[in-house]
Amino acid sequence: QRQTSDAPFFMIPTAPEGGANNNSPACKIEVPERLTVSHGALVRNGLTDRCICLPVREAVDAEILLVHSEEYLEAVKQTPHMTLEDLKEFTLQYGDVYFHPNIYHCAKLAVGSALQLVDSVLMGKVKNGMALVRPPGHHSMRSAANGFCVFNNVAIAAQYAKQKYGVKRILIVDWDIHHGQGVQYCFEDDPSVLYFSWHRYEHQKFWPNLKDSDYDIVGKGEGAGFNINVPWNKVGMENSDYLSVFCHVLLPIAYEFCPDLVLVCAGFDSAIGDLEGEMCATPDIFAHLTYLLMNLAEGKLCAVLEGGYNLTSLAQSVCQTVQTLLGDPLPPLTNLTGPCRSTLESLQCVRAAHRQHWSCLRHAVDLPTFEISTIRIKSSGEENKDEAEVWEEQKSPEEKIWPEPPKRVSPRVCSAVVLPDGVVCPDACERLSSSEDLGPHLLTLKKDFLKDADDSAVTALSRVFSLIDKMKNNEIRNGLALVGDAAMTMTCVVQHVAAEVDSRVFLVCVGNGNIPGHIIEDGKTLVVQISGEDTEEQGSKYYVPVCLKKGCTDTSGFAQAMFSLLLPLGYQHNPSLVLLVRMPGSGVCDIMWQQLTALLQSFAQGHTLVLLQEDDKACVGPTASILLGNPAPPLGQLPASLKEDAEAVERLRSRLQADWNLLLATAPENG
Ligand SMILES: CC(O)(O)NCCCCNCCCN
Ligand SMILES: [Zn+2]
Repeated sequence: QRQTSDAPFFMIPTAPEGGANNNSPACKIEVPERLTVSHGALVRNGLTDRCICLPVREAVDAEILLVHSEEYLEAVKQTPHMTLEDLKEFTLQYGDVYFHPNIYHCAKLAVGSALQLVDSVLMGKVKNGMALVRPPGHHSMRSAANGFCVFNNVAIAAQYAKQKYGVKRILIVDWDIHHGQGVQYCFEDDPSVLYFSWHRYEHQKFWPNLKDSDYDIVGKGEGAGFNINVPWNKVGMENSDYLSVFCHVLLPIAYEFCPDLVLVCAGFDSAIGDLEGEMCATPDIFAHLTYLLMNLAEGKLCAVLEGGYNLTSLAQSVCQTVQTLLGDPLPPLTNLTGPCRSTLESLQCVRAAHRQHWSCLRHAVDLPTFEISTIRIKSSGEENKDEAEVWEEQKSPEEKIWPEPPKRVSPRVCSAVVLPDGVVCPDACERLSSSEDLGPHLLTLKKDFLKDADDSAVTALSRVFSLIDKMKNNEIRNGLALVGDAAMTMTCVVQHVAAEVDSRVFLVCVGNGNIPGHIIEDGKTLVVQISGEDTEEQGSKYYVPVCLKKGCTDTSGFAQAMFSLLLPLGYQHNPSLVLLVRMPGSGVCDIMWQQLTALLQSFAQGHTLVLLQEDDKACVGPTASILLGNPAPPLGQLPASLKEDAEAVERLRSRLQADWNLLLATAPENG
């Protein structure tokens, strides 16, 4: 209740596994403690108090039959009455799944919980939420249980949302480390459901060893292009690898698709410490992955737990996800060393496979369709299976350690504003009082910055400096200033901040206007300027001029620059302050501006200072709404960007990627 975004979640009574008599094949890793430690961590971090806890219910037959066959449902219905012998017999017909007399009840509760969450979000009772459920769902198929899954919780939730609410387009993001083949099969010919999954694959050597999990499986018939598989052919993937897939594959396509609802198969076995995944991404990455999806579908996001078997990283990852759903500032992601070669191969192959289906990829640099070193096992016969099994047995993962995710403290004030006297302060914003002592800055301002400026400019600038001080002390999260001269204010702000020791500014300048040279050469300020001016030749490592043929009015070109340039650069620069400047006459549309303002809050723990020129007074409200944590409205389904714009962005990326390797999306030619 106390949060603008209530993020509910549920608990379901956990089935006591067949531990009773130890000859029952109880699963060793999909254990009840997964939910108790996750819930315990949410309580310990004060997050349950900030959520509303929705009631759970059992799914009814009709809901389960949205995905599963009658015969399968009938068969599962028998399991509560089976002896342990019968249960073992029953289990053998499926792969890697364990049946317990109580699992049918729990599986119905897991589906019912996911549907309760979908109801609450689509009826507008809550903004978003997370369902902590067991058993998981994304492997279960129309007539088969698989991989600890009985009913496909998320696939049923998607069909339910379409049937009951007429939702047109649903994005399912599956960040579990296993391929949710059950979801893929359910929607492979359905263009209204875009399924994205990354998964440990190792050239088909990893479970479930399916050729269907590879990057070239893009969906069928009407559904071609609406199934995205990103195979991880190596273990040890890190935060950089995950972010580069979001920036260069998922986000551009997701924004082009423009979903009305986002469902997440939130499996956390893709986090460090999990012996199934053997990856090295840290729990705080899920804070960012969640946030990057929250400006789609106007924030309507339902996360449903899938896997995650290291109880420590699972609990931390769940807390990181829920904290982001609650609107808390994002933690800084440090030492992003860029994607590894194997990731670049996968990126390149996925983008090549989907080029014909998505206009955001159409002009991507000619992706050579080189044969990646895929030693594909022929359709896995038994002998190959043994080979795969043997392969898995060989690994002996060493114990991983990682730092506790940093605390994410919300400042007392979210948004503070500096406005000329006549301009109304937007609701929920705090106006920097005019009595604000101008003392400390006034003298330096007069001397250093504004020799001949009039007093009102000096006063405004001193208040802007006060906003920055308050952000530095984390008294406020972000700030907005309506000033007489945005360009001059921008220059003074950068100089003022760059003078501090460990400050790094990410300056995003929208619209024409020249950026003074000295700003760029300080090595602490990274400038991205998106405009219609052709200033390409002036580019340098720290100055990235994006020139759009039709200027900032071109939403597609702007969006492309945002994902494939601005996001990777911002993550790698890891600024302490984001300065977003809207130059007069930029032509950028309000929704694009709002999307940009929202995305930039991924950096600097949300410390964004927005500068608007006085005659852009009409932008104060829409900008403040985003700074306060409201989701940005949808851009609509994006058409292809101009070929010359896409090529210009590609030229920029290839010029810059030596210095900023998060920009990379293709494997270098050489060996
Ligand atoms: C929900 C989930 O995606 O985490 N389920 C993972 C199931 C993993 C099964 N492993 C079988 C290994 C056989 N040697
Ligand atoms: Zn998994």
